[in-house]
Amino acid sequence: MRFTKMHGIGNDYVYVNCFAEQLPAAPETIAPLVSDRHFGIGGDGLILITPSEVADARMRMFNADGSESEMCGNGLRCVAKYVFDHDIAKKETLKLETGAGVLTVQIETENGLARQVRVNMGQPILEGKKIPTIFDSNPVVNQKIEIAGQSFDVTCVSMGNPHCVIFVEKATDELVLKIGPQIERSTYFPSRVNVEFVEVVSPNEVRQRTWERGSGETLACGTGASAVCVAGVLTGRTKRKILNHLLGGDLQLEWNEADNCVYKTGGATEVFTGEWMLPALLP
Ligand SMILES: N[C@@H](CCC[C@H](N)C(=O)O)C(=O)O
Repeated sequence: MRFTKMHGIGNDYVYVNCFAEQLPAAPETIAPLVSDRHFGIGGDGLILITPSEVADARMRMFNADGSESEMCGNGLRCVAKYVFDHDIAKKETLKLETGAGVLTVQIETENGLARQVRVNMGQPILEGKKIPTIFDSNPVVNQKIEIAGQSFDVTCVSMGNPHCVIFVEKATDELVLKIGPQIERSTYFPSRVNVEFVEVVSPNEVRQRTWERGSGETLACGTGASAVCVAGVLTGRTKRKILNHLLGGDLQLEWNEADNCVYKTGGATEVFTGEWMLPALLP
């Protein structure tokens, strides 16, 4: 199976161009195998770039555990770069189909290649039941949850996929690696959840670490950064335009007042291409 390894500020996936390639097995089976950093290619999951009936291309995203997510913010910038650089659609404004609908991306080029990508991530979903959470409120802001005998104030946002944002003094390993997975699988979130631990630097700047549903801690999460931008405004901590420092790099975010959409800007990088040789492991 031919693949391309790409990352968006360190959130790395194995990408397959399904305009040209047929998968040797179901993506749910392939994702854990290729994601393995010792026995596979290595990555946070698998992303398929497929033809679309309603857009220039479609993204399907699978976490390292094989579960499919509706959306991937860093993945979508890389899909845009791939579609542009590999001539699937040579347009600086692209329409890309995702599980969260058709999204528009703007590409900024350098020497004829996509360098920076601005994504209209769409409008956040704030209704508790739709995110989904067990909470009835709309929005779910500073809601108390109990995990491992501790109480946390959480603000929940869906950017097509569910996020639980917690503002903290310090995003420690204890919080991200011990509490993160317990929140992901807690009964508060019927579809599991991505968890963001956020330090506010100033009203214009935050630092984020993410425990991702289905993949564990990653160096960055684009939908998570978008959810953090919304949660910062909802809790009165930050302005509508922020710079978010993630472990793998920075993203610029804006929750636009006029159209209620979140705009996310950041880089996308192609690392290498290769051929995966392990169909013998497949059932
Ligand atoms: N890293 C991604 C999000 C990937 C999906 C997530 N783990 C989920 O299950 O919803 C991003 O950049 O948004």
